[in-house]
Amino acid sequence: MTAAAVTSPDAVAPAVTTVELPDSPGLLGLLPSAGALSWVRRGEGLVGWGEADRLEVSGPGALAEAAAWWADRSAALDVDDTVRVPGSGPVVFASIAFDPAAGTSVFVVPEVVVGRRDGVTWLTAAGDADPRDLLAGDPTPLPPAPTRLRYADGALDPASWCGAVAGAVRRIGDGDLAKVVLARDLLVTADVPLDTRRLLARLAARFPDCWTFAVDGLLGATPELLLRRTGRQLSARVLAGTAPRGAGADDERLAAGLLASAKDLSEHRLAVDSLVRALDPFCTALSVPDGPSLLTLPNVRHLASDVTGTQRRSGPGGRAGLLDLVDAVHPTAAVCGTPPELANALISELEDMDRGRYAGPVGWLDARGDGEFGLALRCAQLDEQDPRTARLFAGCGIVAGSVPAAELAETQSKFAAFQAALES
Ligand SMILES: C=C(O[C@H]1C=CC=C(C(=O)O)[C@@H]1O)C(=O)O
Repeated sequence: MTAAAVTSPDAVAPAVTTVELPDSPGLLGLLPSAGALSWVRRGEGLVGWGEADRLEVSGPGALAEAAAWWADRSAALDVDDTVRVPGSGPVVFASIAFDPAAGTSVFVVPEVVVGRRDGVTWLTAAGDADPRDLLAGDPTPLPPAPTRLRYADGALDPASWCGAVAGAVRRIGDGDLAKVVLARDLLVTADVPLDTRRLLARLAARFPDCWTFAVDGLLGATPELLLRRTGRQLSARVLAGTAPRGAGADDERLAAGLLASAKDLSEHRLAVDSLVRALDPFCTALSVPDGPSLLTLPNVRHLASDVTGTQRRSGPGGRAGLLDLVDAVHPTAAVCGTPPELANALISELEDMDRGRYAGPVGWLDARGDGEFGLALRCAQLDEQDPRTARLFAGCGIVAGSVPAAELAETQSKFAAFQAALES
């Protein structure tokens, strides 16, 4: 399949201005009801709205095409940026398909971006308007919260999904592969339209340690950082291996059990190894912890490894940009498996659904090449046609020894992240 792009070249604004803001409005509170763009953690990050430019792309070479598009577009802008930190000046938000060759990846350049980093807040505006005039906020009142939510099975009912997990465990036992990540979807219909602003605010309040993201109707709070690039410094937070939360002493027992679980440790190791293998050729140095630590969230606990590296001045294909690096590392074994080709084929065979942009890279990129991409997990795709409905996703790493009922329970704990935002 060849790459297909839908662009609106005439919409590119010639001027982009960034100014520092004297006060610190809550970022998510600035978002309008439609077209919200977000990448926020602990009150810092970026929000955006309006559309100065857009690229939709799929096919082999999709990310290389997107990188060339952003390089062209950002180079053509007349930029006045007095803040000059990662995320100031021109920015593009991106949500990349799990399989960029088959699915559609979306890149949106907002008309307005408000960012905060280390306590400094700025506003970037495309066009000639005075940036300060663009902060009026959305006068549309929040609609009432849903009072009724109806859930329905997605592609597979729970019993069929457990059958798929059992099938994967058999294939792993046959020696075909070491790990595969299997996901399922859940459909929700509310009695009123779902409001992005309310959902993002609730996700951010409940999951301050996660990145609350929204791009083109895909929103969630992800705990996993695929890759951050600041100058030549690279960092990632690899997650794989999960335990449920318990109460009191039971919670401590579950945490200790996760750190000692051979099954979860091997699942985690495969995810770390896949990132390191892909990143190593691009780096002069990579630092990988000896073993994982625990990341504790309200709904689950994960094994986590923070990996850091320094990018080579020149490497494979010259000086790689962030999208080249994302292309090289995705999909890691946190969302696909080992070896990736066999795992990908098994995912297509067993899941019976199109992942779309779930488990794909999501984040932002600026004109200097700095940016952050997480993996789109603990998320839902809002339905464009019917704003009362959404599709939630959750997946689990399957290795030798995985028990289908326990994996099903793990997906339920992961769904609970978005369900809490819908239900509270
Ligand atoms: C694929 C998902 O989680 C991944 C990230 C953290 C832990 C995982 C696990 O323990 O299976 C998964 O690899 C998901 O949340 O949908």
